[in-house]
Amino acid sequence: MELTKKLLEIQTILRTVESTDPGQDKKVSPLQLPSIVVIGSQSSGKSSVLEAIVGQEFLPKGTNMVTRRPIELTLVNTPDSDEEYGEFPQLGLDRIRDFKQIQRTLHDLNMSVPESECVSDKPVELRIYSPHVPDLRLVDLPGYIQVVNRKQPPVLRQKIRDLCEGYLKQPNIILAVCAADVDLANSEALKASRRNDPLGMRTIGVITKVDMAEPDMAVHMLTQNEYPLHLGYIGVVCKPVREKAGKSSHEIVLSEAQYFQRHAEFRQPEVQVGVGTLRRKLVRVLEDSMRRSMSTLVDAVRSELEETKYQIKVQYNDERVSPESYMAESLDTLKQRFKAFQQQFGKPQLRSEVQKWLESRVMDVCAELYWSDPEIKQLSNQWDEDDDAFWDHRLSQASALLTKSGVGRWTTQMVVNLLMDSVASMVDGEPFAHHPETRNAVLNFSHEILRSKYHSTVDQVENTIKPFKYEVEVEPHEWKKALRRSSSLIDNEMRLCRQSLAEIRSSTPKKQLQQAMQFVRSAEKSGVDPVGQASDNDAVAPADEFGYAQFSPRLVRRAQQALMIQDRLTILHMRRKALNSSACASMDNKRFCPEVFLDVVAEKLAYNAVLFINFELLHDFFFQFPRELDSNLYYGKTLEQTREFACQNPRVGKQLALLERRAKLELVMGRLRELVRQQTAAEEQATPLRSVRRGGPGFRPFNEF
Ligand SMILES: Nc1nc2c(ncn2[C@@H]2O[C@H](COP(=O)(O)OP(=O)(O)OP(=O)(O)O)[C@@H](O)[C@H]2O)c(=O)[nH]1
Repeated sequence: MELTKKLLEIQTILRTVESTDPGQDKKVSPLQLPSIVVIGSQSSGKSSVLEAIVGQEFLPKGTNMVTRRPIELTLVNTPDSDEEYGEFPQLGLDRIRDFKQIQRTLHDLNMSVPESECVSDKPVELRIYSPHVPDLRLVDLPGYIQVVNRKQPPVLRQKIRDLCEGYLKQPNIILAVCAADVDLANSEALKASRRNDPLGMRTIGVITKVDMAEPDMAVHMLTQNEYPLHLGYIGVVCKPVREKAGKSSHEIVLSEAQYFQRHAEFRQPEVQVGVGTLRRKLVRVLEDSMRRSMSTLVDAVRSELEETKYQIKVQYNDERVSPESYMAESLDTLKQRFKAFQQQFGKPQLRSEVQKWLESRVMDVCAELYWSDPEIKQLSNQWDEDDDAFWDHRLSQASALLTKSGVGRWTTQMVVNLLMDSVASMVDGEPFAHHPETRNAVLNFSHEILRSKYHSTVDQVENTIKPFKYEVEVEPHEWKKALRRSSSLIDNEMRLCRQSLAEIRSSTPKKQLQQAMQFVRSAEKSGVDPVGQASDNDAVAPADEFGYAQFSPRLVRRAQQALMIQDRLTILHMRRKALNSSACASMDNKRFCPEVFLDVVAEKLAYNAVLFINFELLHDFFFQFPRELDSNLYYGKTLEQTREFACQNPRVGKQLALLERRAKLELVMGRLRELVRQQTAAEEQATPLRSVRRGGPGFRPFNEF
């Protein structure tokens, strides 16, 4: 039936199943099958026994406490293969054929426990596959310290005891290793075994270094009744023995078998000796123990499975998810967001954005070249033909400021920023908030697509607007439209000014502000810097000897701002009236209506810029984005990477863990059912009368599992 082998396979799966109970100690989890736990004092010969069982030297050696972590060793018998190799599943190291390499890795893993901690309860998992090993599961533990010294203080002694104690619980089998040259009464291994297995039902005593005791003494140890163990004692010799050949001084080297053969004392039927005997015993005892643990395991797996199913139902309403489906769904969400953006951001929206930007530039240019000029009153009220040349020149200056200020660069950059902001908002929030790397990858490739098109778009836009740098021809209908737009732009500008003024007024006491504004006006008239005249205090000081109140710099600055806005409002009113007048109704007087003319220019620039930004940049971006998304984030992803992505989302990670857990438990349950069925059939075949006991106490029909 190969019960042990099959159960060890099951155990390998179960080891990857975390208990639903977070407080559950993994070493004694109900999902664990029995292991053989090797304990003994330091240098009692534990490693030598394990190596003799495996038939390979693979354990770290040294005087510097080289076993600092439990080594959980699974031996897998591979009768159909000649290969012998080891694996460290935790490290992903497969098929290491060189046992020296295994020894070095174990040494490094042990030495990774800092000296300050001395020992760690984090086990090292090692599997050895060989046609020469039996199917077994053993745990090698740090040796008990017998005599404390400066290097090995009492705290370490206690730490080792605690660590071992965790492994000595039911249903594990204890392999208590005692050296033949040490009195059994002092054996730490037997003491620990008695604490955890008082009746000695699951402890095997191993007397090592039998060659170091007189044969009759060794036989006495193996057969004594002072420390009785139900599974008995087995004597082993794990090193070649040098002995005198008869009476001559000549030495011969004996193997274990030769040694026991040579000494008749060991040939008594009740004396168990030899690594072979030990191996057979371990196989039998482990198999018996596994068989006995099976029904407990079935119960534990069933209850874990039910609990897992319940959690899936309660927490996730039995919703199905896989790493692949989650990833595909996340990318679909992004694609849909992108599509929605693409649909609502066509040429008209692009044009509106570019025009908005250019119109704000128009307002800036007007403010710089017209509204801040003291001559503006003249332009607005008393047109004088003598001034035509002056205002013509000013208008071409203003037009140049608009057309030659790098429209290609600014508009392209503006659209790039807008696209990048839109992409950023697409990857903000669920589900990408859980995937910062993916979010960055999306931003990076978006940036890359736009960057690759940036310069050619800028050049194309600049080329296309070149003619407007020299002359702008205006059609009457264009003028009319621009007049409407510029009027509303000025209205908007006035609205903003009123808003700012209201904000200043609401945050400053009225009287103080008025006084401060008067103060600033008269200071400016006298050519004095009002802020320089302000008091150092933040509060308003009493009137000084000249009759002026002293004002804080903050208040003076507010007053300056308020006056500036008031002046701007006056000018804007004037300009609004001018645009309403008959003079601005036609483009003949464009020199006197710069806001309208510049708006026509802005409209033309926007039209042409949009043509190329749309063609060069936007089209390409809309085409490339979904493809880059697939190639960067979807195709070529390994299962592991997809899983890692899904698990970054804690909710999905938890759900996947539960689903995986259910799948593993169902797999294990299926295998256990099959084993139970075979087991029942084998037992019935061996003892047909047993079927008579059907329904009797302790019997569990198969369909119960
Ligand atoms: N004569 C003799 N020496 C042995 C025998 N088995 C082991 N030794 C020696 O005893 C010493 C300790 O053996 P180990 O197998 O390293 O003992 P250990 O219990 O694993 O030691 P720690 O890992 O330090 O706790 C080594 O020098 C071995 O060569 C044996 O059967 N006969």
